[in-house]
Amino acid sequence: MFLTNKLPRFHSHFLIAPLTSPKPQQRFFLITSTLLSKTKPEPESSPLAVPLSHFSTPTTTSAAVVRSPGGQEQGSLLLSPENLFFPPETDVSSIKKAPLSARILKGSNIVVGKYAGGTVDVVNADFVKSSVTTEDCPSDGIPEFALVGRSNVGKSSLLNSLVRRKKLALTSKKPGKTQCINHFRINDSWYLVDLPGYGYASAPHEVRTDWAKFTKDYFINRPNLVSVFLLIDASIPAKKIDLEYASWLGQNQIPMTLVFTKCDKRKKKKNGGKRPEENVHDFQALIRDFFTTAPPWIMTSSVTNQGRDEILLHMSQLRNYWLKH
Ligand SMILES: Nc1nc2c(ncn2[C@@H]2O[C@H](COP(=O)(O)OP(=O)(O)OP(=O)(O)O)[C@@H](O)[C@H]2O)c(=O)[nH]1
Ligand SMILES: [Mg+2]
Repeated sequence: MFLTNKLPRFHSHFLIAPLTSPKPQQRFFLITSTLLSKTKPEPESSPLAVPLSHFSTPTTTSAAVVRSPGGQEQGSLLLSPENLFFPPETDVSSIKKAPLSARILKGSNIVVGKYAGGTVDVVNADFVKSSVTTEDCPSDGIPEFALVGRSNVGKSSLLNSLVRRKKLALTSKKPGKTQCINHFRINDSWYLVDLPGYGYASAPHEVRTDWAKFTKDYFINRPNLVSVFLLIDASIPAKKIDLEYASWLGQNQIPMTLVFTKCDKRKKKKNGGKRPEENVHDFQALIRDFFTTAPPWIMTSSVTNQGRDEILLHMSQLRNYWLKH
């Protein structure tokens, strides 16, 4: 099947009509389908059972309640079926009729579908190369996921948490540590990509402009990019630049998962500071109008490894679907 055929399902949560920039999607998917027919690797093995501890199940017939790792309910994150993310080929109507039947990844709105499984965990991870242009990136066509977000949001730390290595990707308290497109091969079959951060206020104007050009070119012209993971700091209120990025990805129909980072920073700050789940809730409200249906989102911490297994399972279902089509 051509990728263009699966677009309406895979991208169903994105805006239908772009508001501003020209829509590059046509080109993106034409390139994708051409390359796919040449280089598409074999799908991973059929789904395996995944430990139940990764899931929450809806506790009422009308809404799912997201639970914190400690088990207490986070009342502000009530999820109605309309706010859930259904992976491609999920029987949405049966879940809407019987929400209790849905398996939802903990701390997220992501329903587990039939493509979840295979080799979910990271068995090996190797740094492959740093690239400065999209053309320089590895050309073997295996599926990849890109981590993007503001400088210092925790992209490199999340990558290290996912691969269970402390220093595979270099991290720093100072923003601007990662400067290239860094490819890490996972289990010899897919890539995690660490990108430079945006919104680094002290960077010179031309560096900031170059960043936008360089990464946006990568998003649009990378045929094996399965999904962008847009990282948002859940310990602070929503930032305009993050909302703009979410909107840009939506307008350009680039598949996106929102990853809320630093959810371990739970102390309520003075002067009206909010808890992570309140910031997550507020962010959802602010982006609601950018999308026709809810994009997937997940709460994480690279300190406690909250969300690690759940992200890997989510990636497995996106990857397995991508490989099959
Ligand atoms: N408390 C807490 N701190 C975190 C978390 N993730 C990252 N940090 C800290 O945030 C800082 C920035 O982390 P990085 O992973 O280097 O951030 P980055 O997004 O890769 O930054 P750039 O490469 O500069 O764009 C470091 O001091 C990390 O220790 C988290 O989940 N919780
Ligand atoms: Mg980094």
